[in-house]
Amino acid sequence: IVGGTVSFPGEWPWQVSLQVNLSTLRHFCGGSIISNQWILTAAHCTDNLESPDIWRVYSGILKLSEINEDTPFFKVQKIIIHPQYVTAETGYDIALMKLDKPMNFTELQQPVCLPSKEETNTVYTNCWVIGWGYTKEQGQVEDTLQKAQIPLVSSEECQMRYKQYKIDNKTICAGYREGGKDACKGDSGGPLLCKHEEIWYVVGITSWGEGCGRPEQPGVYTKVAEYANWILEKTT
Ligand SMILES: COC(=O)Nc1ccc2c(c1)CCCCCCC[C@H](NC(=O)/C=C/c1cc(Cl)ccc1-n1cnnn1)c1nc-2c(Cl)[nH]1
Repeated sequence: IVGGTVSFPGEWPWQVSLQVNLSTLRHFCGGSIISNQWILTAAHCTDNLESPDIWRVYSGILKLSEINEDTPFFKVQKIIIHPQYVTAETGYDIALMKLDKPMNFTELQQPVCLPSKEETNTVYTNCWVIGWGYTKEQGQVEDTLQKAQIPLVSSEECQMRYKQYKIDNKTICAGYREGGKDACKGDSGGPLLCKHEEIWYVVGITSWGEGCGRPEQPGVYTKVAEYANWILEKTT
């Protein structure tokens, strides 16, 4: 996260670190707990890593340094990638990971609400992006989970900023015209959260952008409300 601040314990209890255990164990992507057995993330996170066996889901974590070989994690039983996904920039950047066993909810690990399809016309005015990603384009992952409040940007403005891409109604953009606050490398798969009538919703999934926090280059997120039916179909 560029231009963010540290989060405190229990502030974002649905945020997970998705780690890959190949030769080393490392943070790969963010993800959101949406039920006791399902994690919502970005499809691009599993590019060339579609085997569930290499993934580890760390929940209830604030600092990545809390994670070591003795830290408990959930194994992944199944990965469901949207059938129309090809690349982040062409959309459908959404995936589900089924945990090998249901998790118990606690103060530090519990689900975030999904927006409903009807909510695609809700005006969100209190939105935050969170993650352990870089704080600048040439950076490194942050130890403590970061947060930044970022305003949503209209599709029309977003399309204007990304002339060489198709920004459709299944994506949502967020950023300041002057830049300065944004997601960055290592944040993808995590949530863009909006608080509406005292309830937090995962309105977006961190997907892509041109650089991090650059002026007039907002972040592009998968619009979760547009996939409400798909998510329910796959998880119930
Ligand atoms: C110590 O462990 C680590 O350093 N881990 C570790 C650390 C970092 C990474 C990995 C591992 C690789 C994940 C591969 C799959 C994921 C590949 C793409 C992914 N993108 C993003 O997270 C965000 C993009 C992004 C999103 C928005 Cl909304 C706006 C601007 C964005 N950016 C534009 N330019 N940079 N960001 C990424 N993630 C990383 C990189 Cl490197 N790129």
